[in-house]
Amino acid sequence: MEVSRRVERISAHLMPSNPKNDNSFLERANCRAKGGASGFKVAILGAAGGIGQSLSLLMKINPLVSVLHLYDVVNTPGVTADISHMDTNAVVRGFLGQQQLENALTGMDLVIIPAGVPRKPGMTRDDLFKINAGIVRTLCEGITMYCPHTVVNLISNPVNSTVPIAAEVFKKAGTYNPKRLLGVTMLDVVRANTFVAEVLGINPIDVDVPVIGGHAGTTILPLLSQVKPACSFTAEEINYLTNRIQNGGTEVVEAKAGAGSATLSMAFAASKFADACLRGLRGDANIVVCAFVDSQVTELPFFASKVRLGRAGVEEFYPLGPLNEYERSGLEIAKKELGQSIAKGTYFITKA
Ligand SMILES: NC(=O)c1ccc[n+]([C@@H]2O[C@H](COP(=O)([O-])OP(=O)(O)OC[C@H]3O[C@@H](n4cnc5c(N)ncnc54)[C@H](O)[C@@H]3O)[C@@H](O)[C@H]2O)c1
Ligand SMILES: O=C(O)C[C@H](O)C(=O)O
Repeated sequence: MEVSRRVERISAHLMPSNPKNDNSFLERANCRAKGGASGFKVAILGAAGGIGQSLSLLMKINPLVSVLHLYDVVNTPGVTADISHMDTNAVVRGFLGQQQLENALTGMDLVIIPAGVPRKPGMTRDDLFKINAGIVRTLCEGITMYCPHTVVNLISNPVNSTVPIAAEVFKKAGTYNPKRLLGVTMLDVVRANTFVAEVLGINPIDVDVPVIGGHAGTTILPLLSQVKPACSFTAEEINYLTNRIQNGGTEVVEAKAGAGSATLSMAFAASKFADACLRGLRGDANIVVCAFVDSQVTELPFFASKVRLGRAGVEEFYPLGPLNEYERSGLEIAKKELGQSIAKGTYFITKA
């Protein structure tokens, strides 16, 4: 049973105004609201986690969302009850545990996946592979069965491997649509915009930095020669910015000192990214984001670069544009590591 319904029934029976438990008063299920009439249906898998909770809140205030499904293996009743009291349009329903995955996923237009363990100081994202690969596989198997045509936003690390895992699970089930599987690298762009704005002394809202490659260390490649508004940097500024953008995740992991990785800025980035996907699905023009997707922009099967989103998902790939010497050499380094991470993810499914 959906968690929200269960909570509603339980609270009805606990109400002091109904000592006879005779069901003679109004329950939530009898209310006139229908909900979900127009707008998109969005599910968050891992909704009770650090990213999941803030992201759930941000999606609840997104006017494009009419139904919001919150799924996790723990704590969704509390998160759902809490968020469902916000006076915005989306109807919120909670789902707890594998047996409720089918109801959580059925009918969803967009599924966002932040499920999985985060890093602690001293770990690389690849150290999370052992646990998160299996979590992503299970959730993606659910998607193949219950909402095979949905758009997927994959956040769980290591993104450079989890996206290939998802692709292989979908291929195995015959449901793979490369246009609808997107690895979320938006936090790298959000960080890059912030740090560049800081250096330039301008508002980050006015800055656009393309970040290509992948989402780990040297695979994160900011193209500082293509920053908008057009500007130039000293060699020191380029070194500082590239380093800070590539290690932004580690900066947060170390500051949190064992209490996890970026959750608040990530929820913000994921919500921006999901909103772009929904506006694309609605048919809005010129929705351009950086995303880690099935790609022919380089010789690698997956690559993060600028893409245009539309009703089909990823509808157009933009070329990388002119790179300077510093960026060309960064790209070679990035591709080497990225190729290995992609192969590791692919093999995790194909070996079975
Ligand atoms: N792509 C990015 O830019 C980016 C940024 C930050 C974090 N992350 C990654 O996101 C993931 C989550 O981070 P967090 O800080 O929210 O972690 P967290 O531990 O706070 O939350 C993870 C949630 O996933 C849930 N979960 C575990 N197994 C599950 C399953 N099988 N089905 C559904 N839910 C399940 C947990 O119960 C928990 O609530 C991590 O892998 C982290 O590395 C990615
Ligand atoms: O650094 C991490 O482990 C989390 C995330 O990938 C990030 O970039 O913040």
